[in-house]
Amino acid sequence: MTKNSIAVIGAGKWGQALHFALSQKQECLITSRTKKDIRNFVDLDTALNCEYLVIAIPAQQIKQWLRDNFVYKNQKILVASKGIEASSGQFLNEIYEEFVPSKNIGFISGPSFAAEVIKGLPAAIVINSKSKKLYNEFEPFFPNFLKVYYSKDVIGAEVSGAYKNVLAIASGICAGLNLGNNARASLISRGLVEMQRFGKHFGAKKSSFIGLSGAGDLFLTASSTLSRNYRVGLGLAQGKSIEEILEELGEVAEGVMTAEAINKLSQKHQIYTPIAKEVKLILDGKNPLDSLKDLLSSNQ
Ligand SMILES: NC(=O)C1=CN([C@@H]2O[C@H](COP(=O)(O)OP(=O)(O)OC[C@H]3O[C@@H](n4cnc5c(N)ncnc54)[C@H](O)[C@@H]3O)[C@@H](O)[C@H]2O)C=CC1
Ligand SMILES: O=C(CO)COP(=O)(O)O
Repeated sequence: MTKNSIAVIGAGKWGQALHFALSQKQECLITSRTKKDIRNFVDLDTALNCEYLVIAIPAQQIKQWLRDNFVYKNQKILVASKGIEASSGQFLNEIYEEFVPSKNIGFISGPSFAAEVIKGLPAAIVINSKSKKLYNEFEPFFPNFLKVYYSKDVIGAEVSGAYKNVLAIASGICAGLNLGNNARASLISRGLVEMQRFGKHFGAKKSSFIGLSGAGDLFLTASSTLSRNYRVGLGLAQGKSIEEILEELGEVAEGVMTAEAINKLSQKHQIYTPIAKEVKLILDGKNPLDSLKDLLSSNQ
């Protein structure tokens, strides 16, 4: 293993933005399934030899990717994905912990559109890890335009990052249906309560939901067309099928599969999650206007 070296795995939008950010102070390698014309692009074996890895592949693919490709050599890992595995309902920290000890795993959270990070625009993010030492080791790699906070609430960050994508879909639907600013603000703030309730069940701290990881990322994603998930919502409001929307998008929208994961977990653990439930029903074909009326009417 090459000491003090860092690599990004996954060269999609977020992987490339993180590679740009992490290349400001030192050399940062990058790799992905298909070769790309990016500075310091290397093969997977070279990347896996780095002491520090930032992994930015979609949540639904991570378990299989780890099984097929990952070789643990005491690397320290930052997970950049935001989602919950739909097939199992497993959180990403549970999946990673099958391959890497928890002291060597951290999660990036907070409001951070790749399109802005890659322009060097300022943002504040959080590294969430059971180990403060891991944060202390990763933090100096980040450029001055990113302020990096520490939290040990891994599950709080994970639930926030994943749940806000589902709420961004709901918010996009609300906006696409022209239901007004009041309705959308109501939906977002009830969504914040809903994701906090869900997270609490799994041991998340309340403070994570009112900080950068929760409210910060939710307000960002649920109010901007830069968000893929929000754009999925706009498409659903126009009556497009989810297949058509994802085809047009050409990038991952984690909220789609995460809505399924949340519904599975809510049913199993008897958690009240009405917005995630309606998003899943819309994805399965329910009329979006009926759904939003059901959600926002006083009979609910
Ligand atoms: N784009 C953004 O602004 C942000 C994205 N994220 C999260 O980062 C993750 C990745 O998102 P993006 O890079 O934006 O998506 P993207 O759709 O732009 O790229 C996904 C990347 O994953 C790779 N990939 C897909 N399946 C794979 C597999 N089976 N094995 C290996 N690699 C595979 C693709 O080749 C591609 O390079 C998602 O979980 C997303 O929620 C988090 C913060 C910001
Ligand atoms: O997580 C994000 C910003 O923090 C990106 O959101 P989208 O995946 O909806 O584009």
